[in-house]
Amino acid sequence: MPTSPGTDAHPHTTAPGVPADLPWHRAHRLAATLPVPLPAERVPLDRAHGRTLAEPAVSAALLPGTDTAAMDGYAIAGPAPWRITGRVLAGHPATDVTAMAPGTAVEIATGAPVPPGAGAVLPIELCLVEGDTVRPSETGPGRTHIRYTGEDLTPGRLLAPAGARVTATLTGLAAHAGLDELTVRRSPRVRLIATGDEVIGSGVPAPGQVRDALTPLLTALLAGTGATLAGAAHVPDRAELLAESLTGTDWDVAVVTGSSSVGRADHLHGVLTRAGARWHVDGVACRPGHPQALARLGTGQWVVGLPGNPYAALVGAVTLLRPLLDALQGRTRPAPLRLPVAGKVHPYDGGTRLVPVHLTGGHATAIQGARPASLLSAGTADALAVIPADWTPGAPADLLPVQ
Ligand SMILES: Nc1nc2c(c(=O)[nH]1)N[C@H]1C(S)=C(S)[C@@H](COP(=O)(O)OP(=O)(O)OC[C@H]3O[C@@H](n4cnc5c(N)ncnc54)[C@H](O)[C@@H]3O)O[C@H]1N2
Ligand code: MOO
Repeated sequence: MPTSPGTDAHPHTTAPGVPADLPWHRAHRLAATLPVPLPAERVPLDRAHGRTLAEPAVSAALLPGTDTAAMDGYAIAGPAPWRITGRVLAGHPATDVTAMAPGTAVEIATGAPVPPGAGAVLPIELCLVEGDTVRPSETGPGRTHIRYTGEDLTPGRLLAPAGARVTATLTGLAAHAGLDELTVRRSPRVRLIATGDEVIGSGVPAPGQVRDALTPLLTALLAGTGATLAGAAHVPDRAELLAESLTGTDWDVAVVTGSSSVGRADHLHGVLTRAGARWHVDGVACRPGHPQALARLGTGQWVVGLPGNPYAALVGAVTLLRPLLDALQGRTRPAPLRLPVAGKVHPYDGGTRLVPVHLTGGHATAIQGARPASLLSAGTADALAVIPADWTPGAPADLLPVQ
């Protein structure tokens, strides 16, 4: 942001040894490939959701552990009619039933162990029961309605490989397979640092003020990444305060917003360079969001610089922050969804344009009117389309989710 003229030196220094305005794909790939994954830890299942497997998840259970009824009805042995000799319910021992003799039936519940000797389970809807005898209401071969021992899982069977995200489904599968813990990567601890004398944290901004849109936006984005919020600070436009906010060891990634450009109050370059940080990205050839930065401190901690303009910051978050967090967790990144993009889009001659889109019916539709300083167009977007300079109307583009 602009500040009043002063005699102090201009704070901007370009990052040593890093080309300005790296091509978008190169910057995106660097963030995805530079980090070494964080250490692994064992966590209980109820804390594993959203994390990334550091080791394959492997079944501990044989499922089913015994031949099991798939329907409520009668377990039958030999040809009809069958004399009913007992009952077996799920979770209870069979009453009066050991091995079944031909010509007998046992009433059985879904999930109960099928007694030895049974050839099938006849669903109750297909049973004609008279007194202690049961016979089928339909003739002809049907399914056995038995889930056979081990047909679902055997001990040692791979459930998901290292690098997989622990989804709700995988959490259920792991529990089904007898696991109480999973080995996952430590969650990256992310500190958010919103800079700017004009930035306020709540309420309606007065003229000259701006409400901090980025701390809430980034906090919400982090929720789906497996990362943990390690504090959110608002720092005025003073280099020494920004430098101080980048100390401490309780974070792995600091995201600094509103300090990445070349203005007098944009202190990130100077602070990082004075701290001896190693620069990896200093500007990306994309619109919006070109003033993005990625650097690593001597401690191994990462610093991501995002533009203050909110839509530009969102672009930076999907370009650098998200792949960085994936890489720190050793997460396998699927190839991005790629669909034709409908609607008016103006490619950026100098590189890549990122356009908010709605996803419907197998294609993406560009949302019109996106501007760097406004989240209005992106507010309902499903994804950002990565539009190359040579894109032609209706051609496919990679889509990066933003919900
Ligand atoms: N001479 C140049 N000036 C600028 C350039 C350039 O290349 N040369 N790039 C422009 C672009 S593009 C962007 S984007 C901005 C990025 O600047 P900063 O990251 O240093 O951010 P500020 O200047 O502090 O703020 C820009 C804008 O965003 C508002 N802002 C800041 N923080 C927040 C927040 N947390 N929530 C909502 N809005 C925020 C701030 O008030 C400004 O209006 O630089 C251009 N200038
Ligand atoms: O990154 Mo800037 O937002 O293009 O104005």
